[in-house]
Amino acid sequence: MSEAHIVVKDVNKVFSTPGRDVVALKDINLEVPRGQFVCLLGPSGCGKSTLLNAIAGFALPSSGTILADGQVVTAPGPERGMVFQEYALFPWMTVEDNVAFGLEIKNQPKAQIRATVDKLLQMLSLQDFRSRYPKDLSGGMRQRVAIARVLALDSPIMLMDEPFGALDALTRRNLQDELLRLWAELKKTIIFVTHSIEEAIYLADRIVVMTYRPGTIKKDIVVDLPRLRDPAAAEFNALKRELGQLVMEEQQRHHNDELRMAAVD
Ligand SMILES: Nc1ncnc2c1ncn2[C@@H]1O[C@H](COP(=O)(O)OP(=O)(O)OP(=O)(O)O)[C@@H](O)[C@H]1O
Repeated sequence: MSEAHIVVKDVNKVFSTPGRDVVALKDINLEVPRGQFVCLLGPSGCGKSTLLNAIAGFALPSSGTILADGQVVTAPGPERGMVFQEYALFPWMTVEDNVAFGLEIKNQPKAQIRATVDKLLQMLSLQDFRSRYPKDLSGGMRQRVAIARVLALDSPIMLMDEPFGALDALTRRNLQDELLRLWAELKKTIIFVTHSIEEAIYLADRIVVMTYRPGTIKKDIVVDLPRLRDPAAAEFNALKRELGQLVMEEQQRHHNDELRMAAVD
């Protein structure tokens, strides 16, 4: 199918706060083809989460349109699964009940739920943890459960908001590899928010760099390095330098803005 899987057209988002309006997104236009892995990259406050939440349907734009799977986004929908940084698991449910939850509210037959849950626990190496509660799991394991829970819904689009931001480096790399494997196998369209340049280069087909206030698209870069990518490779590092420069300019604007605000107070 040639039609883009996600279309963001002329999107603006303004938050009205006492004293001033914050233009979180300004004139955002983005088309994401089916199966593409896109990272939204930028420093804190440049509108990455705002854009992701708009695509998810949690907080709609002030103006403009978003289409997912050809449908205008007006609310969250089953074709868009969301994974948050905070694992968003139900603490009173075991791992397997957390994964089964979305299927149970869809009223699927018990045997079918069981088969899907078994497959996902296997896929994410969670079989031995099925009866545990979230509090008894490491951060990495909890995030695996969160991913399994979203995969259970079989959404063709996965929206991920800094899902590995709270993990240590080794666990993070493991989960990045796992995610790349799942993405290749299940052919999902992924929009992944991060402020880590290395993470964006390691994962993405395409990196969309955003500016700080107003949030606009500063640069849209195709990453055509072969996977699995080697962060020590010269091409990886050349791209890292280029992106570093772009992100640093926005970080500086953020910093200057904070200084200005502090002076006003
Ligand atoms: N509910 C809100 N009310 C007022 N301003 C908001 C609200 N949500 C976000 N903002 C502002 O909108 C801008 C974009 O925020 P957003 O959280 O999307 O940025 P981000 O790039 O995801 O940053 P982070 O990585 O810190 O989450 C910021 O300047 C933020 O302060």
